[in-house]
Amino acid sequence: MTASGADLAVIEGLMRAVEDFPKPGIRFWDLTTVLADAEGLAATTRLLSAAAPRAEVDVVVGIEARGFLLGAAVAQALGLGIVPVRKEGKLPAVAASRSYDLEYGSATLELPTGVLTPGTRALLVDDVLATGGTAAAACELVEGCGAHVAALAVVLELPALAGRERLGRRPLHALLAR
Ligand SMILES: O=P(O)(O)OC[C@H]1O[C@H](OP(=O)(O)OP(=O)(O)O)[C@H](O)[C@@H]1O
Ligand SMILES: Nc1ncnc2[nH]cnc12
Repeated sequence: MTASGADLAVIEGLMRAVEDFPKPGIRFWDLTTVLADAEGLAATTRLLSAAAPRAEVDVVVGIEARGFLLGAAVAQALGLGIVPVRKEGKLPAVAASRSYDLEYGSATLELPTGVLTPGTRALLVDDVLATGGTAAAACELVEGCGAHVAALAVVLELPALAGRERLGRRPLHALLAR
């Protein structure tokens, strides 16, 4: 088995599905058991970081809330800083907002002022890509201030929900699909 194959096996062995959360009919993929495990966090960080050769990315953007945990680990591994894209009402200084729908509701994301400048190359990090509403909104916020989405890295893609199609030509790196 390759090193990355071994890392994937660690992640697959630790993640779990929870039925009917947060609503009936939703199979929720829970990565808390991956992140709570030292090997699980290390394997996830290695594989997500591989989505971005250092020379092609200037900053990591983490999407609230699970993308904060993963994004900070990836930023540290790549020697970069991290910018949080937050849910509505959490940031003291907001550059722009975007509302969107996701698998089990709707929400608004906000980008802080003064942290992304035109031309900055960003690696966006989150745990799950489902409908792609969250990721598309985050990409639009980043691009709205002139920065560039170098890639989006997620642990898990749910292909049945076609989130990849919402991203257009932006590069997506998904470690696993379910
Ligand atoms: O592709 P989508 O259909 O948009 O769904 C994916 C998003 O849903 C989850 O976040 P959630 O909004 O539940 O927020 P949380 O991380 O704050 O719990 C997940 O962490 C992604 O950000
Ligand atoms: N089924 C799911 N599991 C985990 N996170 C999600 N975000 C949106 N849909 C999800």
